[in-house]
Amino acid sequence: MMTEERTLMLVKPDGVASGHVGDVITRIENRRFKITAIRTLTASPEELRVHYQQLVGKSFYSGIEDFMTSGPIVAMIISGSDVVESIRKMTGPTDPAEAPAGTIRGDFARGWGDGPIQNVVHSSDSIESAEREIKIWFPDEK
Ligand SMILES: Nc1ncnc2c1ncn2[C@@H]1O[C@H](COP(=O)(O)OP(=O)(O)OP(=O)(O)O)[C@@H](O)[C@H]1O
Repeated sequence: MMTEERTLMLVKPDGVASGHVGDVITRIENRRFKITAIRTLTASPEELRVHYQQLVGKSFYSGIEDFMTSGPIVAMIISGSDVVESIRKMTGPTDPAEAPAGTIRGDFARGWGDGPIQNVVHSSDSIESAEREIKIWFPDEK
């Protein structure tokens, strides 16, 4: 049985700067998922270190930090049946050059190659990650 669950999506600075917030929201709503919270913010290095805790030690982490703090992002809580896996599929693979047409990254990412991967959105990879990440970006949510 499919259970109601929630996930976290971030429209990253490249997605906001290139004007794809509306496209991303439309895709979510077209799939009948509900956006139950949304906010625009500029991430702090401290918040990002918690969010990307598994990547903090990597050589490319400083590039991720510079990129993710370079401009506003839009954070959303999305609810629905099987939403974590569905939104991951809609997001597409990490590297936009490998992301198929029809995925958010495949359709909207502009830049890849050297430097941090600018791939338009983040989405939680499990129910546990989603609940952990929601606390970071929506500290007042239950
Ligand atoms: N080898 C790398 N070089 C540069 N940037 C990277 C690299 N690997 C990951 N990143 C950046 O860090 C982010 C998080 O990496 P992760 O492995 O969690 O991928 P993901 O789950 O597809 O992405 P996200 O967590 O943003 O949804 C990537 O989206 C990308 O922006």
